[in-house]
Amino acid sequence: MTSGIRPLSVSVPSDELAGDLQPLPEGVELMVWSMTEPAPRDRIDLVVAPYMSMHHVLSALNGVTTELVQGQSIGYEGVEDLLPDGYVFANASSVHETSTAELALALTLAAQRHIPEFVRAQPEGRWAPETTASLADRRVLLLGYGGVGKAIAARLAPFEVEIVAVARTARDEDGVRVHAMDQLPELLATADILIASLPGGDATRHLVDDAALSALPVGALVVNVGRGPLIDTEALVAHVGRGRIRAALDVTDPEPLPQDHPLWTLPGVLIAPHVGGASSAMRPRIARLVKRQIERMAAGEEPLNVVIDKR
Ligand SMILES: O=CC(=O)O
Repeated sequence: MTSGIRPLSVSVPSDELAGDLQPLPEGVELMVWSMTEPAPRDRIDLVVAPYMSMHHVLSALNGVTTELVQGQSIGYEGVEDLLPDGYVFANASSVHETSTAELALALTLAAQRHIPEFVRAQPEGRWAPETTASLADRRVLLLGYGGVGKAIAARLAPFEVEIVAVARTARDEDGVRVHAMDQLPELLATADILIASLPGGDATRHLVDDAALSALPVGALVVNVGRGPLIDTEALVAHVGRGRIRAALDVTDPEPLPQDHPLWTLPGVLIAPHVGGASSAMRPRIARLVKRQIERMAAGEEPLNVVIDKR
């Protein structure tokens, strides 16, 4: 970018992100605003919202003139209703796909190869060999084939698995057969591993319900890196409790999972506290996205990743 660009004011929610954005082009004024206190200005051209808790702070925008509100997650459930009229919101879909796919693989491998059991045996010095499940030669069903689903498929490929996917639109993509949603019951019946990466919201709520879980073969593994409500938690607890299936979850319903929730202690359940996107790759990637948005806004171009436009 050359100097002499349109002056822009930009707010970010932390000093760390402000540091990652340096150096900024001349004419860009950067301020730190966590959105939990009153706005430092009545005009901030680009507001970067905090990670994961943005819906708690959207009312802070009222009265602030802004061209773009940049979220830091892929998911933006609740934002549509809470974003005041006149505002434009972009998500960070390109930022989290790789990290979320990494965690999906980590959870899948850990659960298949019984890593949690070995971790539990270690402090006792207990040498307890056992034959574990595998990833090789298993049939993996990807529920959702968006950015995260595709990143999971790409990472699964070298493990010599059979990959099929199910999504809103049937298609062949990157050598993967993507089936339409009405095929889900049939596909579940032959899936050794189900990996869900769909977004939340009414359209996907309890897509994996008691009937879907009943369709899975005995011993199947259910992995969820999308949103907790995709799965009917009560039904999942019942099926895992009977030892029919196992689960590895980065997202749960409710979230955070209460300390006395049965999922914590059920054998065959591995839980991560919704950290799929939260790796060391995140902040530099958010900074790259914000820089691109600044360049586009300075050049008078439409921002990237706009998912809600209330202009
Ligand atoms: O859950 C994390 C995200 O939506 O990016």
